[in-house]
Amino acid sequence: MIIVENLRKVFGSTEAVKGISFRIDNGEIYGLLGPNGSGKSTTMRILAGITAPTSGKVIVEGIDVSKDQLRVKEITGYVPETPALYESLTPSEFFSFIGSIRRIPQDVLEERVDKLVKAFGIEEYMNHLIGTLSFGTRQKVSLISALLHDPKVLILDEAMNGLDPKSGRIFRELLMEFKKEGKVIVFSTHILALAEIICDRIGLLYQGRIIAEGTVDDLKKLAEEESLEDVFLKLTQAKEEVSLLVSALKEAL
Ligand SMILES: Nc1ncnc2c1ncn2[C@@H]1O[C@H](COP(=O)(O)OP(=O)(O)OP(=O)(O)O)[C@@H](O)[C@H]1O
Repeated sequence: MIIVENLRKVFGSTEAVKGISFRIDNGEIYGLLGPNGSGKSTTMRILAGITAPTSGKVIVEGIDVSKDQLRVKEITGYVPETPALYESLTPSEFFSFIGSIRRIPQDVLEERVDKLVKAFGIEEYMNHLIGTLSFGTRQKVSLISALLHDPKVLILDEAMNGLDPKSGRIFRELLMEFKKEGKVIVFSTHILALAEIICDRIGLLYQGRIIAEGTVDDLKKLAEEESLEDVFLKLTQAKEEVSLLVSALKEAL
């Protein structure tokens, strides 16, 4: 379970997260949605034990992130928006490296690497330098590396970016398995159709605050809109702006 209470994060003069609260149960996929700069990645980095909160309480599977970031990192698989991979290693070397720092027994590591590499179809790239791989293949390497220690918590920041339809489907099926196992999953995306299919509940962030929370149906009722895209645009006050901008564009073209 993840418990977030009154979380704030300040960077210099920027208040990126302005006192947000939410809870995520085991076996639940919670979508963090919001416009660019609304605080999704900052929140996710705090949940993953990477960035310290300025104030507020964040408890991840009973661990207070302000007291034990290391333990949070141990039980969490984090896929950052921009993967930080070692360009001069091959995926094979990178996975061995992850296995050693995560202290995963060799036989367990080999079995997991084998299954995940086959599932995402990157066998042929295992001995190529990561720096030479395509965007989507690098994303698959990042995803696999986050799953190798069988984490209880998954923090997935736009993790499906660049995945082709087959890998996207495989990843979605994997997420459903993880749900059954009772993992806690936090998922951000700008692809609202994907959020609609995957997320059990959604927290809509706008300018560092959660302005709406609930199932997709709850949000549609709340905003009196038919699609999640219209809900998003209405609640983030972008709907009228979009029509004005589109009219201006049409006139200009
Ligand atoms: N390390 C940092 N130093 C200073 N400001 C930061 C830092 N990280 C984030 N910010 C600021 O915090 C705000 C929220 O950024 P964040 O990356 O969390 O947004 P986001 O919702 O993930 O955006 P996007 O959809 O574009 O990925 C932005 O104003 C951003 O410039």
